[in-house]
Amino acid sequence: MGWAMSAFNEYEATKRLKELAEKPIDLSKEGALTPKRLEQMVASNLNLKLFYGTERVTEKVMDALCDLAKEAKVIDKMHAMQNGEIINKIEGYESEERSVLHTAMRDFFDRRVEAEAAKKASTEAYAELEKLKMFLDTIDKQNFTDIIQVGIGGSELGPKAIYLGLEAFSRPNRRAHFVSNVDPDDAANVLNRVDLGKTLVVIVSKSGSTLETRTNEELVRKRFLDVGLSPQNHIIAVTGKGSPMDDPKKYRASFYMWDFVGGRYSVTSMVGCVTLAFAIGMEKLLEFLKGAHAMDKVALNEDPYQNLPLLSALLGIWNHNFLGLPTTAVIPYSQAMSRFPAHLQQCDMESNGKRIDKQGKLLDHWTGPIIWGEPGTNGQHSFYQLIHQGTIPVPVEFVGFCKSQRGIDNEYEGTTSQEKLLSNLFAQSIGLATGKKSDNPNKEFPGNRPTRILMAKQCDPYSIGAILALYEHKVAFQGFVWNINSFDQEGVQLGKVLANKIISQFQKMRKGEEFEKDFPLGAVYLNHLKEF
Ligand SMILES: O=P(O)(O)OC[C@H]1O[C@](O)(CO)[C@@H](O)[C@@H]1O
Repeated sequence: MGWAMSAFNEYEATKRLKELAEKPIDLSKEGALTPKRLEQMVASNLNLKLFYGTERVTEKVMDALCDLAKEAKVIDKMHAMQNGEIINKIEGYESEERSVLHTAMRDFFDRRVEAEAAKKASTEAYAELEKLKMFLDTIDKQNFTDIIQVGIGGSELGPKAIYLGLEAFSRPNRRAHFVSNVDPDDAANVLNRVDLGKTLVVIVSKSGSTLETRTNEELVRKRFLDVGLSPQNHIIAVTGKGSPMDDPKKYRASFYMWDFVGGRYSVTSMVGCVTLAFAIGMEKLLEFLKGAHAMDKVALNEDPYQNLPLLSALLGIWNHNFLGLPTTAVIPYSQAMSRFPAHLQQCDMESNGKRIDKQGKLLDHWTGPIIWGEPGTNGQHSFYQLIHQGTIPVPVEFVGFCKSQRGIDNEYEGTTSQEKLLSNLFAQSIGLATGKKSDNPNKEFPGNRPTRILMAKQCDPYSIGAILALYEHKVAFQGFVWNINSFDQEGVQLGKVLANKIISQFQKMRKGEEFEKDFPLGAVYLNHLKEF
């Protein structure tokens, strides 16, 4: 691997942005943040509004960012992705060589992508959805009340984030639970709170070989047997065609996904749909898929101001690559969206946590930011001290909803809870921009800390589908600009290989056999275990 000037650093727009970043706007200066500026810097799609006047951008910066998108041909690359071209690859090196077609999992409402690969994928996805409808019709005739999804990474994070986001829309007496960690207490806690006789279990693993999921499946199967129930009547599978889990006789039903849908992009495939449909019903699941599909079409819009995923991606690149801010906080002012930042950690960091470009060259610039976040207002009582007065400015992507989901509220001291929630959201964004001068350095707020606010009317199936897809495409657009492969995850392999070495040592240690020489580093820890 040799060093060479990356495509990103060769763009004319990059050179202009570097110059502009030498003297960026200071939002804390008197008169910098005005109502006029806030009014002008609003973009909207699908009844979502993105307020970006509290970002440290000027018209010149925005123009250069739009030119960067053009130079990087990001819309052509988005078309290529949605058409099913083989974009998951590293030229000149062994790599996955796959298409990336999570958009096909929801492309059956209106415009269908005509390209053969995409059309075939959406046809197959629709067939799985039809199969799911029929399966749930049989389930509805029995008294199942709970579903446990067993899976990890993309087989849990996204499905759980969206389930919690839409739990308010659940059918009566329908609950979902999630088991992911190989920590046996994770499964035990869930198994202890359901009536197994009324519980379905969906084992989700695209590869069908993930150790945590295989281990948890066996633990769950044993639990059903221990209470005299047949696992066959309760356990269903979601896996890749031909995976080790593709064994329909082992399961009550099997649903499929394909290698062209990455785990972290698989919420709208059967990976998320089985549990979501069980909990909220097919009608609301289809609303969720419609929202995602609508955003897929928005993502093809050439004009960044009419393309919220692209606009978000460009603002993030400005903060990260040009203002030099290493992390990004995603803070939903919605308790229902409490696990959405965790999903985005995988979606963004497993996609763009890369150090080489698509030609295998080491990069001379930053790629994916560190993503983190918790709901507001809770974060205000936790990490906002650092966000306001710390030494590392943190760009914040706020997500807010005008209305609560359940409509249960109370007027206290002249405002409702929802109004108090929104007041805090808007105040934080303004305060982080303007700051507050003080003669007492301990009470001074530097301000000039970039944020933006994505607003929707309500955290409902359609809006959440649109927001999910917005972030999927934001990640993809950033990868397109950086010329990296956002769709494989070689970085997770080394840990698995070393863990398997130590697992083998555990096996020998249990049998009283010599194990130190196999992996001396691991042996040190194992030998210390005996001393506890
Ligand atoms: O669905 P599977 O194949 O069990 O994989 C689970 C997760 O493990 C990874 O392969 C590696 O973390 C993720 O990309 C994936 O979402």
